[in-house]
Amino acid sequence: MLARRFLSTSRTLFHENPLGLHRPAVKQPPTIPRAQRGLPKKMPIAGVKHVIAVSSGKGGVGKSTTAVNIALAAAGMKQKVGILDADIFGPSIPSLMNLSGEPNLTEKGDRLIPLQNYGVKCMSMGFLVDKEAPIVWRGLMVMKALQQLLHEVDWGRLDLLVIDMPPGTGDVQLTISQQVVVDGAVVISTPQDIALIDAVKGVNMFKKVNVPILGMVQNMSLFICPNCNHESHIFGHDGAARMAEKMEIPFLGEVPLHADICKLSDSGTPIVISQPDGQFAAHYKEIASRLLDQLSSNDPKLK
Ligand SMILES: Nc1ncnc2c1ncn2[C@@H]1O[C@H](COP(=O)(O)OP(=O)(O)OP(=O)(O)O)[C@@H](O)[C@H]1O
Repeated sequence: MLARRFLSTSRTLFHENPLGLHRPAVKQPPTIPRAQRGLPKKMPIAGVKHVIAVSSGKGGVGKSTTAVNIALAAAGMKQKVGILDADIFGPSIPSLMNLSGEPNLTEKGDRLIPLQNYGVKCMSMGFLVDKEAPIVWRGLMVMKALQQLLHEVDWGRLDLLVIDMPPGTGDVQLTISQQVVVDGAVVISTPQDIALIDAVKGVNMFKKVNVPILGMVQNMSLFICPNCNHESHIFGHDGAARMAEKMEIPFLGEVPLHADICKLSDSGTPIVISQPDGQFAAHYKEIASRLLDQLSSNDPKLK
């Protein structure tokens, strides 16, 4: 109850004070500091050491599944990890992390306390609205909700916050990239051309807003038949790896397409938790370890 009331109070506040978004756009040369160009200052997320944005150009390529399994793999490497579900309209984290219920507020009533499962703290719009109610909001409302998810959550101390971005290159992605100090973005793509075209747009968006690209992950790279273990490249071969090479960004690894990954993740027991020593968890662990290595080059604590 409390958290929902929190959200609706902020709705009222928001309409009275709409974040200065109506300032006239003044085109300035890029050398002028952000604040002087009328752009909001990039803010760190309180208590969080590293923030990565997991994104995809297209929906349905396995971004949330990958984000969750990477986060869980990193948590297994003694990192304090959180997941922020930034998909306001289609939050998947509650199901994937098998969490439900409404977050409590801090004693002062000014911050949401994340829910936790498998040792990972989670915050999602899905905790704040009824599961089956559609979110029918205009852009400004979405932006306010996003601000709250970004800056009004009490994460405690985290080594890593994984932001599960909505697909595409819209308002939410831009806002996060421009207003939050993000260490880097991970772009998930399947190998087929149609997904890669959009993945390239995603990479270019992050480059444009000066968010480093930590790398690309190729999901559903190889289909392994659950009955006979026959392997086939139904979505093409190595498309994302080749694209990463062409764009001169790191290739972080690949994850095969397998019914177990789908079934277990969708039922709230991601494969890194349900089959921690299996071949599929190994792929996610490898990707997480490459990411932590990249982040550690700037942070002695993670070494
Ligand atoms: N490697 C994989 N093997 C089998 N199934 C997978 C794999 N990765 C993801 N899936 C399944 O594909 C479906 C879509 O995955 P997911 O929800 O993670 O995609 P998404 O890119 O986050 O989608 P959206 O952006 O629309 O929220 C889910 O049912 C998920 O279990």
